[in-house]
Amino acid sequence: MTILDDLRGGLVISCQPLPDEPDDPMRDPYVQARVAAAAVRGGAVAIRANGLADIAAIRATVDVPVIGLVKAGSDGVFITPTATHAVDAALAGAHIVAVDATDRPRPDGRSFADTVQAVRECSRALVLADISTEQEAVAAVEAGADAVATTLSGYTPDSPATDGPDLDLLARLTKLLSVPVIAEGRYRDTEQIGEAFAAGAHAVVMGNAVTSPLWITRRLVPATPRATG
Ligand SMILES: CC(=O)N[C@H](C=O)[C@@H](O)[C@H](O)[C@H](O)COP(=O)(O)O
Repeated sequence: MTILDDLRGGLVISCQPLPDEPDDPMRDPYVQARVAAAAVRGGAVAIRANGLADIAAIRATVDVPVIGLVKAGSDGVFITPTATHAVDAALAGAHIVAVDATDRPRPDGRSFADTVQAVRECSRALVLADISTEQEAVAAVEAGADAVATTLSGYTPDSPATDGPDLDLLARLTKLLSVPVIAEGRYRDTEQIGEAFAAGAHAVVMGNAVTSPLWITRRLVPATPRATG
């Protein structure tokens, strides 16, 4: 049994302010912790969170597993890009550390395998590999990832930039891999959640469609006369 068993068959809610919006009013660890608490009350089996302060605040507030990451930079590898970021996320209280495991160069010059090792040496946290292709997923498992997520499909040059989630990659990975595969990236509704589980997902992560009033409002406003007139 690992903490990943707590996620099986459930919905994970990603509580993060918009990365490209420094003035997102939701950018506050207290606010994110309240959003996380509401998500857990609604049935979320785990919370995904970005940044050491948010990870710590959410960990202190909810009693479900916390998947922690540290976003740094915006080009290339930006989700927990270095071993130091990964260790920091684990020490801030993440039960599972989400780390970019794409095949792009990492800013600290270390490999994904090294990063996994660094987390193992400092904590009991598990490592979730955020990938964008089948090849990256296979390599991540060989390098020691405890689970894989489709998080970065659509955000790298080697993956399709679709509006919706990459269910095709998900289905291929669930057949191929021996570790849990988590569906993440542009899941918006119950139909897509059902499709992900039908494709063998261990859990589904939803973010902006649940936790970002800024993102949700911006999607709705264009349908109003005020916006089009
Ligand atoms: C690519 C990238 O940076 N993904 C990040 C991963 O942590 C978040 O910004 C995602 O938006 C979130 O986890 C899932 O949100 P949605 O369900 O809206 O795709």
